[in-house]
Amino acid sequence: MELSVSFFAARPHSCVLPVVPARPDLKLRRRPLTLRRRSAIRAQVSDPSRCRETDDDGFVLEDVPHLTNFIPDLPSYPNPLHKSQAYAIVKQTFVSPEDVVAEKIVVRKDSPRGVHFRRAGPREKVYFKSEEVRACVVTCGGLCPGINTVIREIVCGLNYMYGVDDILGIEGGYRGFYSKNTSQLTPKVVNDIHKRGGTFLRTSRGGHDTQKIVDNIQDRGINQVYIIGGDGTQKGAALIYQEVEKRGLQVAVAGIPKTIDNDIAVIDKSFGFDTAVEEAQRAINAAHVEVESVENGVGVVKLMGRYSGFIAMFATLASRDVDCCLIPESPFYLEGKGGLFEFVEQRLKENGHVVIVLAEGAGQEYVAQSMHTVDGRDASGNRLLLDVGLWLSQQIKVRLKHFSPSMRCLIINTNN
Ligand SMILES: Nc1ncnc2c1ncn2[C@@H]1O[C@H](COP(=O)(O)OP(=O)(O)O)[C@@H](O)[C@H]1O
Ligand SMILES: O=P(O)(O)OC[C@H]1O[C@](O)(COP(=O)(O)O)[C@@H](O)[C@@H]1O
Repeated sequence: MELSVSFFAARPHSCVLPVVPARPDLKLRRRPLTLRRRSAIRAQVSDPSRCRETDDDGFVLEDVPHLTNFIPDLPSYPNPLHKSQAYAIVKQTFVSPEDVVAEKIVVRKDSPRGVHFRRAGPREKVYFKSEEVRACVVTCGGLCPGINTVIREIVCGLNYMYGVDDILGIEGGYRGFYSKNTSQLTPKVVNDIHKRGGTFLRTSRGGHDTQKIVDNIQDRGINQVYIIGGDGTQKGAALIYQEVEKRGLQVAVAGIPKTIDNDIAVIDKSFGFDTAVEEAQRAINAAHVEVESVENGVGVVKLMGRYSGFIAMFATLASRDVDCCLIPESPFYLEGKGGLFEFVEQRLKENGHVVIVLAEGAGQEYVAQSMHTVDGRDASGNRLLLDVGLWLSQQIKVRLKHFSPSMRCLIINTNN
């Protein structure tokens, strides 16, 4: 997915905020936390109205909007989890609305308290009566392992834990709101979907038309919208929420962040990342087996990661068979002392084979220079990347021909 500044784990103050949280009970308070005067310390958020802070200790709350922001007298109800046998006996089932999570865990004694985010989890009060909920689920953008599990959990959680019976599946991404029929989702319908790959609801790029989508939400009487997708999807979700607010509709919009890359700062781990790392290791293993079996074998394994190298890095660390890992965050060069060619030659001399892992977005500037290609985009406007794996293996073959004419260079592309 294309990453905006506010998404990047590597950048300060980065985060992905659900437009409203992804659970029906997870609502934001109308009253802010301890809200005092603004100070010079400011969180870099795309929407400054979400950012609140104190002047004395630099506490910043980067908040998410709530229905009560624009429907002030919205009644609330006890959370149905109160009645659940499984939950009622558990102490601290509910998350206090005062709870926040600090963006940074490493701080200094005298540093400002810094940016905080609202803690997710069930609240004691909810703002919908279960029997009045008509929820919908949509998946947009790129795929990621685990999407079906998330769909299943939304449906089963809403039904079993919150007593919601009316849940619609929107098919084929955002455009499905206005161009496709919906299907009814029940625990029975989604029972086995977590065993399949892809998305049970299908997905698409492009096709985000805010007016048409919100018209449709209104026409169908939907009042909870669960949107699973990457940064593009979440930008679309934010627009939907803004339109809902403009129209004064009692519709909760929950963005559920999906990224295979695990490049979101404020969550422990994005779903699908572990599977991607595991699969990546299989590819690395295959490359290692191949290059070990020939004379001067060079394996180039291209993994996912347009702008972040977490998959490549974690798979490299786990595999122990990788000699070099190239990621977009860390520039590299080919020629001269400390360059990649020197390293490859050295490893071939020492070990007789080399395995290089490449994140898809690494070295794009070199490939662009040598290929003179036009800037391609997908239907959502994301830049199409050039094939760095193919390019690098060609470069190595040409440049190291003198070293070993019998050198074999193998490319494994895992992302297409
Ligand atoms: N800036 C944006 N505003 C509104 N909708 C967007 C925006 N960017 C992307 N979208 C929509 O979000 C959906 C998914 O976006 P895409 O970039 O393809 O995938 P991802 O969500 O995985 O990043 C598409 O339907 C696209 O039209
Ligand atoms: O070929 P596609 O479908 O554009 O996807 C490839 C790219 O999508 C990503 O996996 C990011 O997608 P998500 O973060 O939305 O999962 C990149 O790292 C990867 O290189």
